[in-house]
Parts: sequence; C-alpha cells; structure tokens
Amino acid sequence: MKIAKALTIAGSDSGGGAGIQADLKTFQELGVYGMSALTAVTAQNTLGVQGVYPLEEDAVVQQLRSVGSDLPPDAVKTGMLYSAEIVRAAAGEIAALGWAKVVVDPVMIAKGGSTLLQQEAVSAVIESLLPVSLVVTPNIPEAEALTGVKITALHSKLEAARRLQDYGARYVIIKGGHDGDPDTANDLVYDGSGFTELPGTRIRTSHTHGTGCTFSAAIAAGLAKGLSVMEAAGLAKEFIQAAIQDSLAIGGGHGPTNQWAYRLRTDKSVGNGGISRE
Ligand SMILES: Nc1ncnc2c1ncn2[C@@H]1O[C@H](COP(=O)(O)OP(=O)(O)O)[C@@H](O)[C@H]1O
Ligand SMILES: Cc1ncc(COP(=O)(O)O)c(N)n1
Repeated sequence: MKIAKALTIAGSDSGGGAGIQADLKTFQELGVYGMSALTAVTAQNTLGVQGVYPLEEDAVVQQLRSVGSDLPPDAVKTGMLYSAEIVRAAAGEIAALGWAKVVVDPVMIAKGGSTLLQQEAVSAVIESLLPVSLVVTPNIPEAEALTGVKITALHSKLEAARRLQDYGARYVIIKGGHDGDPDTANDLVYDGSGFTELPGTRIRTSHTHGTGCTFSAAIAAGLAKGLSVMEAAGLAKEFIQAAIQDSLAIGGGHGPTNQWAYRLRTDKSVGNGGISRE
C-alpha cells in the first residue's frame, strides 16, 4: 500500500492549537503521514503569543533537503514563515526539489494581533512563494494585504482573487471566516476561469484558534492522497466545519479547533474521547 506523505513548513505553537501541531494532527486524522520543517518557535497559548524565535534560514533549507532526499512529500503546505529570508529560502527549495502540490497559507497575524510575518516579507511572498504554489488560502485581511484591494463586497473579493492568480497561484481560496456574516462562513475558490463557493454555516464560538492552519493542512492531506484541488478543498471544508463545531473549551482564551471531530463523526469505532459538546 502506498503511504501518502505530507509536509508542513511552519512555526511551532507551544499551546498545540495552531502551527505545525495543528497541521500534523490534521494529517494524522486524515490518514496521511505527517512531516514538518520548522521555521520558528512561538511561545503561545490560547491567550496569545508571548514570544517568537525564528530559525536561521539555513536550518529551514537543511530540514527541507533532509525530507526531500529521503521522504519526498506528496503534498506540502506552508504556514508561518516570519521573515523574507525564510520565505525566499523555502520557495527556493520548493522549486529546486520540484514539489508541485504546494498549499500556501499566507499566515500574517495571529488572532490576538501578534506578527507572524514581518511586513517586509509580504513582497517576498508575492514574488517568490506564490509563483511556486498550487493553492493559496488567504483570509480576508491577508488577501487585502497581498493585493492592496480593500474587500468590501463580492466584486472586490473577485478582484483580489484575480490578482492573487496573476501572482502565480493556480487556485485561490479566499476564506470567509472574517467576512462578518453572522450566519455563514463561505469560502470562495477561483481556478482562473470561474468562481465556486464552498458553503459553511457560521458557528458562534470564540474557540477558533488554528482554523486557518487546519483548513490548509486538510487541503494538503487531500492532495497527498490524490484528490483534485476542488475535491481536497471540499474535504477540508467538511473537516474544518466539524473541527469548529466541536472546538475545545480549554485554556483561558481562544480555545483550539478540534481535529479529532471529523473522524469522530465518520468513524464510530474511535469513541468520543470523553468530549461532550456544549
Ligand atoms: N465561526 C466559524 N464558523 C464556521 N466556519 C468558520 C468560522 N470561522 C472560520 N471558519 C472557517 O474556517 C476556515 C478558516 O478560516 P479563517 O478563520 O478565515 O482563517 P484564518 O484562521 O486564516 O483567519 C474557513 O473555511 C472559514 O470559512
Ligand atoms: C505558529 C503559528 N502559526 C499560525 C498561527 C495562526 O493561527 P490560525 O490558524 O488561528 O490563523 C499561529 N497562531 N501560530
């Protein structure tokens, strides 16, 4: 049996809710062997980010080469990259290693407001990373920062998606988590010719730590298993909907999304792990 393998290039969240921890849990839950190349360590919990400690870009490059030379991934995702140097180094290795199924989650700011991508790295994402990506998954503030388009209505969302595609991403998914709609959380997919909506029901919860990481990791897991981009995006939407529905009220702040929830719903044999829904 072929074992699907996925790699996350991202930061560590000591609280376990976002970053590589969310990505690896998502890969595992979707039956994909998970690997990680760390870009930065964050001291973080549900209350916020207390410290950011980026790695030297050489350390990132070496991790990618170690994985690439022995365990070539079937799909890759990027998350927190922090600096222009790390963005360029990661993009350069992705190109050199010939990785094609690349999901870029252009993580910029943590939900509590801390910087996860330095301002001067935004142009490196546009110039180096988007050209080697298959899918880019910005939330609304990220799409605005990358394109300069202020997203106020559907037409501006479409314009931002077109610009992101012009930068080199084959597929653009603009996530609706921040769009202010009280009932829906719909995401918009642009494949270069048409727009498709990924519909979601908005769940009223403050426990949304790690939603973006989990969503993009689920897309990468789907791609690693051989799904098309549209199929992987549909799977990821179901996965994140369940993970937010059953999000975890732990810690004193924004609790984490629950990567276990999707499998609990689809596989009765795993039990409910003592989780009671609120
Ligand atoms: N309260 C919510 N209820 C349902 N889905 C949500 C909610 N918040 C975010 N989502 C979904 O979670 C995914 C991540 O979106 P978003 O929160 O916008 O990303 P990010 O974590 O990058 O800010 C998207 O599919 C979005 O529609
Ligand atoms: C290390 C790290 N990476 C990413 C995020 C963004 O989290 P979210 O998925 O909630 O936007 C985070 N808070 N920490």
